[in-house]
Amino acid sequence: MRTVTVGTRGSTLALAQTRWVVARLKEEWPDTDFRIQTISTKGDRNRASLESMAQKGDKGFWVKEIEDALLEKRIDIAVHSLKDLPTEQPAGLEISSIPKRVDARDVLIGKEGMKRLADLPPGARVGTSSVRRKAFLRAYRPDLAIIDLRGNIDTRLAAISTPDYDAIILAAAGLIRTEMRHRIDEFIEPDVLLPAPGQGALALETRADDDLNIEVAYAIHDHGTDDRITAEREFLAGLGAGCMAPVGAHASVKGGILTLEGWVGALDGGQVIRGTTSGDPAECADLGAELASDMLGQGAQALIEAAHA
Ligand SMILES: NCc1[nH]cc(CCC(=O)O)c1CC(=O)O
Repeated sequence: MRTVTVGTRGSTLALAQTRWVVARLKEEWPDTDFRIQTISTKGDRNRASLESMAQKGDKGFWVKEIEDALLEKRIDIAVHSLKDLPTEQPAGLEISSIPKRVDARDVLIGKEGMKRLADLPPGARVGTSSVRRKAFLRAYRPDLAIIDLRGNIDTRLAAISTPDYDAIILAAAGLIRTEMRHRIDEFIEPDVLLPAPGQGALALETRADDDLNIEVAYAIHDHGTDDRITAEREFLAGLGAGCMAPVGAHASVKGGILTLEGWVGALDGGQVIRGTTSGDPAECADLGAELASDMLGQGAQALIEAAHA
């Protein structure tokens, strides 16, 4: 039997989503043996420096060691959360498959009486470390206290049981994939808070010349998801921004028309720029690039640069 080695970070979420991918791949390739190999990244080893890495523009925080393992043929397919993946892959690697997205939305989890964003009392302490969520919260509810909250999903959920936090905001997808959907109190709709580009989607990365494993991975590719996240990621790339920028994007398809919404905010909440465009899903990349240049024309770059300063 042929063996394909699938590489991933070792966090609960990374392992859960990789096991899901492997189960899907096994359905398509029952005669292939899939082996999961965990790899520790700079992001896992050095959470404290996350912020300074973002400032230096280090976009490969969660993926560098995994990409090295691909290039050195220690693994054949890497599974990533798409939103953590830089908009460009290193020479020799490519994204060869994007499985069907789960839920793209952010969610709120709160203490008793703190279970809806709009109903949080003034001064409520909301935990998040994402610059996008911080920028949004400061603009939407300047009266809230935003408190840094890092760590994996378990650590963040535990924060709700301490006096330091009243509510936290997380990606729905992470909770759904780790079977903690029941902990979600409120799904925050994209018209309130735009998710991170690619949120809720996975990417399977392979060597660009490895036809065999490209074919293996591509068996679980989802074209509809690909159109949507291509629009979102081209928007992000067009802004010259990465996964640690105060940028939100969400694409949806209705009646054969793709609508892309974009958002850029000042980290202090003082300014937000929002835009939207729609067109043929086949033009998804152009739609993303157009919206980016439109919003650059409205001053988006200054907001992105200020957040990294
Ligand atoms: N940056 C961490 C990260 N990367 C992917 C997810 C969630 C799952 C996803 O969006 O696919 C999370 C946690 C979070 O933002 O709450």
